[in-house]
Amino acid sequence: MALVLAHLQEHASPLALSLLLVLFVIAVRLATLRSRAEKLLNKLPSPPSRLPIIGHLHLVGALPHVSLRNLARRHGPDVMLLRLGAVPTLVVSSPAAAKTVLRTHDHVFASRPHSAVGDILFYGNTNVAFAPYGDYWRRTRKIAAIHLLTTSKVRSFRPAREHEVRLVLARMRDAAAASTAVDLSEVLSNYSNDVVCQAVLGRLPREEGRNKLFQELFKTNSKLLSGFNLDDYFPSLARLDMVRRVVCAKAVKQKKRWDELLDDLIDKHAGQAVTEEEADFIDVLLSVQDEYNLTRDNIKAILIDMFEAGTDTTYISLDYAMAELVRNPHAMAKLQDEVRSCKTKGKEFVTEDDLSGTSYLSAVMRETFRLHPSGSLLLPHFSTADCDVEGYTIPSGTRLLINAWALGRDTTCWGESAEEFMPERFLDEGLEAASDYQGNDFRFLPFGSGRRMCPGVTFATVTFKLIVANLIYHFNWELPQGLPDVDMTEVFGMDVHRKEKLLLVPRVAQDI
Ligand code: HEM
Repeated sequence: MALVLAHLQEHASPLALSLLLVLFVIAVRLATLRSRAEKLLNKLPSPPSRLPIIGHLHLVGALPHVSLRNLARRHGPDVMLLRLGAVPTLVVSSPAAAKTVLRTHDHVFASRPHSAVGDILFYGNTNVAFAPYGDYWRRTRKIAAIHLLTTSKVRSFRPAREHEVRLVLARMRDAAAASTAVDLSEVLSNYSNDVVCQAVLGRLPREEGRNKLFQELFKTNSKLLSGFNLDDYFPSLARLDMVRRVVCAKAVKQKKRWDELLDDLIDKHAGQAVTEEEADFIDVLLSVQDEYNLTRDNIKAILIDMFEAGTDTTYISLDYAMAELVRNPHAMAKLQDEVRSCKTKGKEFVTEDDLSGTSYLSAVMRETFRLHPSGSLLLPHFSTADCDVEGYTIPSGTRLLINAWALGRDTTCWGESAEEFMPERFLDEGLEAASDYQGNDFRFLPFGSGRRMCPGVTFATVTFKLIVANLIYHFNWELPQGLPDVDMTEVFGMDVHRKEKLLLVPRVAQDI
């Protein structure tokens, strides 16, 4: 070292020497901070079987929400540290710890970890869901919350929702007349997508093949962003140009497809004079573009969020609800009784007004969210300062996963029947009945809680209730002959969903 310094003193210019000194001080400072963070992290409970380089990645199976729950039971029921590749990840699995990170330290954990794939797909992570916490995120979230997702805005989409439900019912009647099974997964996915499309681009005529195109785009996005990717857990590797090119090649191709679709949609809206009532979300985004200082790419990123966050989550919840109702005839019968007695006489359709007193329908929806939260691990959060959680200091720069799926099935919170579909638990007197999904009950976080909580709760819940009520009102549902039960095998991606299609035979209800 002394020799090197002497050599440098002799041959390097004073400017070069000063620069080297600054770099040296920065390197020492970074190493000190890192070793301090390491010391703090090492105090956290963590599974012992950590391997070189990959850390605990080998313990995360095909269904991460399940393997993380099982690991937490053994190694850290409240909080547990996993080394996922090079990234320390705090896993929260109890309501108390969830409350600490999402309420007490909400502002500390309100950011998102950087995603290399998201960087490509979402135009530099400028969508709402992946944007780091800060001014840009605040602005874009405000646009979505004020212009698309307020209660009054959601109410204004009511005719569009009812129109979509009628289309579904017509298709079900045809299937019932022919006594054929329908692929209800596909029907519900198209319905959820069409309801979102009505709000986002409702002014444009519906194009043939639109649902299929969106489904393909969502499927590939989900695969690319599933949260347990090489680039997420070896960020310095992902920064290397060669690795980046290989890992991100698919994302680049996918982004081109999104570009084609979104540019076309935006072009069809640009420069058109529309009244406030006629304006859809794309019109609104274009009209506030200057005020909110948005580029065209920012607009595209926000649009992907609305299409994707709004469609898949809702469809997955609907698919699980119908699957659980068919598997639980007692719950199905109770819901049919309720819905069939609520409809205004003389009308052929259950409207949103009819649904105000339908407590069992609300209970079915909550029970579906509890057992099958489509965002089983929410979206990853990221800390921007040190803070104390359950007696441990969590250093700034820690990735956080909250296992909402595990919370919903915790027997200490939900009793021995935690794994059963039992909507009645939300009707009984007591804690469960009082429980809501608005982020205040930390045993039950299907939409998350705090600053990053889902802004689409109202949109999603009215979309959910209207279609379920009508499907249950008009039809009785059967499994196709020879199929003994609904296959509940799950697949993990951006969202957790059932692997197999939900095939059911609708029979027109005669006794209503
Ligand atoms: C049943 C349906 C839905 C479920 C279960 C759901 C669930 C979630 C969850 C778990 C998060 C992450 C929360 C966190 O990271 O802590 C989220 C975020 C988000 N959701 Fe939803 N969601 C649904 C419907 C919708 C709809 C209909 C929209 C819009 C049309 C929407 C837009 C968003 C956006 C923009 C975010 C990102 C929020 C942010 O990072 O600030 N969601 N959602």
